[in-house]
Amino acid sequence: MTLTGVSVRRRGRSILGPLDASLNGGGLSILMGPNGAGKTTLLRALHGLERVSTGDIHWTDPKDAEGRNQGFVFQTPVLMRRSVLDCIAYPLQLDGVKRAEAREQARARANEVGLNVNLDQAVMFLSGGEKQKMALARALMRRPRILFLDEPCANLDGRSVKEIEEILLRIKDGGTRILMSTHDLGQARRLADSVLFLHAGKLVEQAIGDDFFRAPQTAEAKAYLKGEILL
Ligand SMILES: Nc1ncnc2c1ncn2[C@@H]1O[C@H](COP(=O)(O)OP(=O)(O)OP(=O)(O)O)[C@@H](O)[C@H]1O
Repeated sequence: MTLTGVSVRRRGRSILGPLDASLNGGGLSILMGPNGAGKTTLLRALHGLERVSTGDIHWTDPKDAEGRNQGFVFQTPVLMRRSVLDCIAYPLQLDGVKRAEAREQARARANEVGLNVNLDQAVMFLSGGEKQKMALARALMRRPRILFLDEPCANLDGRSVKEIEEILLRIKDGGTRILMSTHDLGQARRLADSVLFLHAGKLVEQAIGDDFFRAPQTAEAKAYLKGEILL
């Protein structure tokens, strides 16, 4: 996809852009930048959840633009008053798949993401990390061509982070395009094929992952990677 002059304005102020970016080519792109940089807003705009005030998002393959071909894992999982299994199965039920079949597939996805809990219990009893895994399993139900993740590992312990990263790499190898925000520099280094570095709503730097970490080009990115506080 290609973004041209994309900006998002809310309450009279620009919270993102205008920005130009080419996100063609496959793989896993990491969105980085301090709090309020615009990472969530950009992911939401790409997924069609945020009204774009100016500019254009052009999808190279129109199929990618369809909501049902995209998955989104929110920073705070969206919970439903259902069992864990029915919650994961929900997207397929929306598509008209029979409940039993949807639940069977949901069980497989739960297994795939390492969600080893009683799947018949209510979602609200899950721990924070388990809820994140549940949200990932649900986002994978439609086998998305593009997967957006907004800090999916923020509440997870080391073992769960590793599990999720392994899943993401597997999904990527299966051909799914992944765009993900993270504050975890180690995770960004481990996963990034490319990096989009945002600061104050602007795309400050876009680079191949290895290049970005080895030789960041901008003062902002250099400071961020050194752990300095960007104002
Ligand atoms: N609906 C809204 N109305 C007004 N301002 C908003 C709205 N949504 C987000 N913002 C503002 O837009 C800016 C970008 O927010 P965004 O959540 O995209 O940043 P982020 O990079 O994801 O930050 P974080 O790392 O804290 O998650 C912030 O200053 C935020 O306060």
